[in-house]
Amino acid sequence: MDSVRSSCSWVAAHASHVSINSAGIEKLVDHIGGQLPPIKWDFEGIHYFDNGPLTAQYMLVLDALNFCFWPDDELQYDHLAAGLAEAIKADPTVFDAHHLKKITGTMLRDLLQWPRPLPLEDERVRLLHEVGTELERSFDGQAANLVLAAKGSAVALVDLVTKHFPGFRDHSVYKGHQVFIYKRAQIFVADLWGAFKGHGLGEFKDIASITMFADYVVPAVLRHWGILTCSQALVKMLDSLQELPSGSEEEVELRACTITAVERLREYLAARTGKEVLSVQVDWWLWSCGLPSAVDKVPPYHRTQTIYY
Ligand SMILES: Nc1nc2c(c(CN[C@H]3C=C[C@H](O)[C@@H]3O)cn2[C@@H]2O[C@H](COP(=O)(O)O)[C@@H](O)[C@H]2O)c(=O)[nH]1
Repeated sequence: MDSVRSSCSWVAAHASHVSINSAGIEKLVDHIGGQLPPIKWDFEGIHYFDNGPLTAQYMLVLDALNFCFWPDDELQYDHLAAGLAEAIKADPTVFDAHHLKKITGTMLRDLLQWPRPLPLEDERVRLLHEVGTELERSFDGQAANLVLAAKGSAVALVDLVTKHFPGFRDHSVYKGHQVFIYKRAQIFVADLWGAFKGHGLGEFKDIASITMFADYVVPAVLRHWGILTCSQALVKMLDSLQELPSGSEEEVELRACTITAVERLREYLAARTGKEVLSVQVDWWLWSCGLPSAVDKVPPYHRTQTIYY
């Protein structure tokens, strides 16, 4: 994920609206006593797991749809993860490639038992068609074959996912430079690693390579801790829930600075503990701090309509 780290660090160095503060990083690490609180994958108990290939199929569908919940006040990631889990438990063939190719908006809504159209529903459907079509064309219909083709490398799997499925090519052009973020491709690897506890289909020798997953929750948590500071104009936009256009300087800076800040936080934690710290572990803990149930109330997250996160 060198391209993610280096392009995001370039944005952080040239940013006009967002900055990263080391004092905030130190304050947060002091607050947690220098140790990252451990967060287990599926601490919420909502995901599907059967220790086999069907789990990989579920994860690919989940992360193909893991974006933009906020336009519906009540919809959250949990509804997606739990709804898809119930659907696959009820019918293990539901995410077979040939079914994905034919899914409609109404069918998806029914699967999730969601009473109204989903945000960006037509895009969600298009992305599922893309997953079904390409799984059939290149992987005998099986997400597990895609995972096996990466031969235990997280970097190779992100590469394969972004090469085969255009919907996962999360990038922007910022001040003339291409910036790679790959949120859903990386979270797919992390979800496998977390679910299979680093074994079998979740064994990745280079799991340390992946970065955090630049969504809309973690930037708000970093703002809360004073790790990210935004210009007055941007704070006004964020706090008044004004939409940030996808690909705008402000949006790219928020995401790229979040990735770079988490890298610095990870390095600082590793130096303090003398142990390796993974970006995915930092991500999961920060993400759990941004949930509505968390103790600290974080500022509003940025509102961007996008298929990437
Ligand atoms: N950085 C980061 N972002 C994450 C996740 C996850 C879930 N990962 C699972 C992995 C382990 C745990 O057991 C989690 O269940 C979702 N999101 C993002 O959050 C947003 C949804 O927010 P809200 O509208 O409030 O539900 C949306 O952008 C979504 O893409 C994560 O881990 N890291």
